[in-house]
Amino acid sequence: MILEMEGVSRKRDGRWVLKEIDWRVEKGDHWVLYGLNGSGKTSLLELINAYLFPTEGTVRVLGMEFGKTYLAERLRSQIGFVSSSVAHKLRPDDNAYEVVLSGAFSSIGLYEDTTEEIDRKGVDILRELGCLDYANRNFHTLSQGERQRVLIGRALMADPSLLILDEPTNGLDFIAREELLDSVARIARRPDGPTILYVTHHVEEILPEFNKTLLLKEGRVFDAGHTSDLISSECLSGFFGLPVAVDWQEGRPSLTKKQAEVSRK
Ligand SMILES: Nc1ncnc2c1ncn2[C@@H]1O[C@H](COP(=O)(O)OP(=O)(O)OP(=O)(O)O)[C@@H](O)[C@H]1O
Repeated sequence: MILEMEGVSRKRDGRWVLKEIDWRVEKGDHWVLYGLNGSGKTSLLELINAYLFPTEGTVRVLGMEFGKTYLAERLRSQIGFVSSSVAHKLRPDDNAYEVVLSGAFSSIGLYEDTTEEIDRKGVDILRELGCLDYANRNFHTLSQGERQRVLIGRALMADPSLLILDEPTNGLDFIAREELLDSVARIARRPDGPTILYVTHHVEEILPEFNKTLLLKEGRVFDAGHTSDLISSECLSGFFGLPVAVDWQEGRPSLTKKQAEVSRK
């Protein structure tokens, strides 16, 4: 079991931002977390990373139950987390290789001596993600697409059991987005790889490897289950409260708003 939430609700500033969440993530599945702005996705991720605690209900992540003992540091070392907030915290002078290596210690910046094994692993990861060409460049001089790959590399250094990718294609053009998604698909197909939780606003980013989806609406689970069942015209029309059409091509969905039908009596 990777993750289990039972009856989880969370209040912020006196308002419920998550309500009665039941969710189980098993090893072997890869999940999409899909929701509109303000639906509670970030709050849900903060619960998983133990930056936030439930007001009600129980959260178990990687076998650790929150609230029993303070396990946040140990837990976070087993979760690879890629988000814009991580990128903002990085030290300005570190090069791409150093950023990746720092993932071995779950640290921002490289303060500890690395071993030959860690160095080699860092190079292997840079190669796997196609980052070797810019390994020596300062992280902050890299393009958005290059940075995202480096951050994924950093997250992989600690061999996480769970890899959370929070809107990783933000700011990427079509080619950079597809290249990044190819890398994510390769990670998802690794037999010994991490369970992926991919957070997005865009159904177009849902890869065939993401077999499960959670639709989050106004802090509640609208539906959760097989991606092919949920990412359908019928289900998403209900989710948005307006008629939409989902079209699948090459195992990838796209979404269009349907025009209102006009007819004469
Ligand atoms: N620190 C906070 N204090 C109070 N309310 C908050 C806080 N952070 C988020 N919220 C509220 O919680 C609700 C859910 O926000 P959250 O950021 O979790 O949604 P989201 O799905 O990640 O949105 P987006 O896609 O826009 O990033 C929103 O109504 C938001 O205003």
